[in-house]
Amino acid sequence: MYLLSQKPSIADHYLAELRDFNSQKDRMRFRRNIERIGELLAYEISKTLTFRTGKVETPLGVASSRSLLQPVVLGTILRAGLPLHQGFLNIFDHADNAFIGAYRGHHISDEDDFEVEMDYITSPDLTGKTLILMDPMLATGRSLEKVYHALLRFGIPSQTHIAAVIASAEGVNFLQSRMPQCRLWLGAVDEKLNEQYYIVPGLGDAGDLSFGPK
Ligand SMILES: O=P(O)(O)OC[C@H]1O[C@H](OP(=O)(O)OP(=O)(O)O)[C@H](O)[C@@H]1O
Ligand SMILES: O=c1cc[nH]c(=O)[nH]1
Ligand SMILES: [Mg+2]
Repeated sequence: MYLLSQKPSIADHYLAELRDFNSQKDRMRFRRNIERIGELLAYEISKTLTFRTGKVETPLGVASSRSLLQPVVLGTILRAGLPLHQGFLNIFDHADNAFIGAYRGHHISDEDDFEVEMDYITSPDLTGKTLILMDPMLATGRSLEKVYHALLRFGIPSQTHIAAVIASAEGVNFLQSRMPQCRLWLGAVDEKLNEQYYIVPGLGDAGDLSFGPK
């Protein structure tokens, strides 16, 4: 597991603004800070990828070069994932993209419990590709688990990275035990979930803070 906040950096400043009740009133800043964390995580992931060495002609000569060997597919869970997706796409600008409409739908019998509803999924062929699956909030991990398994019908990726801005310790344990083949890339890990399965201290509802209440 990679943790962006393990060493102090500008990422901590973005995370602090994301969590801060007053800064959150500026929706554009909120979305942009998620996007910036996405850019930083994407750069860190890029350091683990394989590059082909070659040569590139400049106007003045020939330079040695490296270019990405394996195609990258960016997979995002709507709706809160959109700003994070943009951050990753700013870095992996040649990537193909998968989108999944999934949300935590509540049981009528138990208002606090939920089941992940998934009603839209689109993806290119994933066979042999590098899949980066993202969602800003990794709470219980149930959304990411369901979506990952649904995506496998589009082919088996050669490697899968899962990125989130804030995770709960419980969600991290859940994904590490259910999907040990996926590598986790996180902004921060928080201590617990509340009765509604929101991350505490977390930041609140990332989808609502980005796009308004639903
Ligand atoms: O780890 P989990 O317990 O599954 O929870 C995390 C999910 O909850 C949020 O989505 P939400 O259902 O609020 O949908 P939204 O993006 O439309 O706000 C979040 O964006 C994740 O997809
Ligand atoms: O803390 C949480 C948990 C799920 N979804 C969010 O937006 N926030
Ligand atoms: Mg939400």
